[in-house]
Amino acid sequence: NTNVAMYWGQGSDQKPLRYFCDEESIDIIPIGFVNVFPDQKGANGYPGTNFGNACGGSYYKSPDGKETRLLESCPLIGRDIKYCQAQGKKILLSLGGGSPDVYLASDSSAKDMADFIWAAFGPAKEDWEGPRPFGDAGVDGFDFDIESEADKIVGPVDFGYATMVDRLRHLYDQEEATYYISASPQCIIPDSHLSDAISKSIFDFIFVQFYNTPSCSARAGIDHSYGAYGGPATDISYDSWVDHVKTNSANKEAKIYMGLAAAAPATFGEMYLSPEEAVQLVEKFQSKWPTMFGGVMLWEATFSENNQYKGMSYGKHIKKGLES
Ligand SMILES: CNC(=N)NC(=O)NC
Repeated sequence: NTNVAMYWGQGSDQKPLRYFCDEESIDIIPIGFVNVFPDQKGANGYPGTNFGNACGGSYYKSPDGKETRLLESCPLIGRDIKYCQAQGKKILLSLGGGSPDVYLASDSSAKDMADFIWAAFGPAKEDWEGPRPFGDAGVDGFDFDIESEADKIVGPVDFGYATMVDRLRHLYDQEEATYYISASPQCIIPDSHLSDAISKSIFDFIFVQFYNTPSCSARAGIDHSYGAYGGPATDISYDSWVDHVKTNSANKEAKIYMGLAAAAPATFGEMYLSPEEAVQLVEKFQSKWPTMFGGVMLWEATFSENNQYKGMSYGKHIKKGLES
């Protein structure tokens, strides 16, 4: 319960993934993002990806010649995934990330998307003839960072994600190796996009974003007037998330991570916590919920790297605090 999960892939002028895998203070790296879902405009039935400066080049063309928004080949990311896994780190591919092109139109498209991302990004299989953007590198699982939905959506904003997670679990069950599924909800309960899936399907990790909504933020855990706007005292909603997982989730042992911004520019207002403030909150909840506390999630690798303090990155300070 001392893991640091740090997102990578959307940093401005970011260093390659392998740079962060030399950091022993990072245990799990969700890579962002699959930012286009198959039913969206211009997707032509395929998921689409964006990894910032880490992958450019051509988009995959479907067998019937249609352009998709799926980056066809990201060999450096593939190389670095293998490097990271050799250092014992888990690499997850993150879906969504606040993109406006995220929406599942039907249960069958939810299942089809699960099948596709598994075949394209999971363990390499002999009989797969479709795209393998990371080559023969296979991710250790998928992260559901669903924060938005397409404007054309007609159904509920949480539709399809439980189906997709169940389908991934079905595929995982056929493997010897262990694969993971995480969710990255906002701190308000219930999370509009993910609580349905969390209640019905098995997630291993819940990376709660305690840096987007003032009233349930980590800052409110330090200053109980933050986000109150004249109303009742505020607080970080970590305890409520423990209760929510214990009473409303399909996996009552899911590990709950304290999601923090890794630098002030990674968030807004007073949301950013200094390393000292962050460690103070970590120690409180790590000792209060020793079996549920999974560690800290940080948004985002480049922000952490650029936030050097007393000779160490923010992420390193957090890792030391987790181990103290
Ligand atoms: C602006 N979007 C985000 N900050 N997203 C996340 O922090 N995802 C984990």
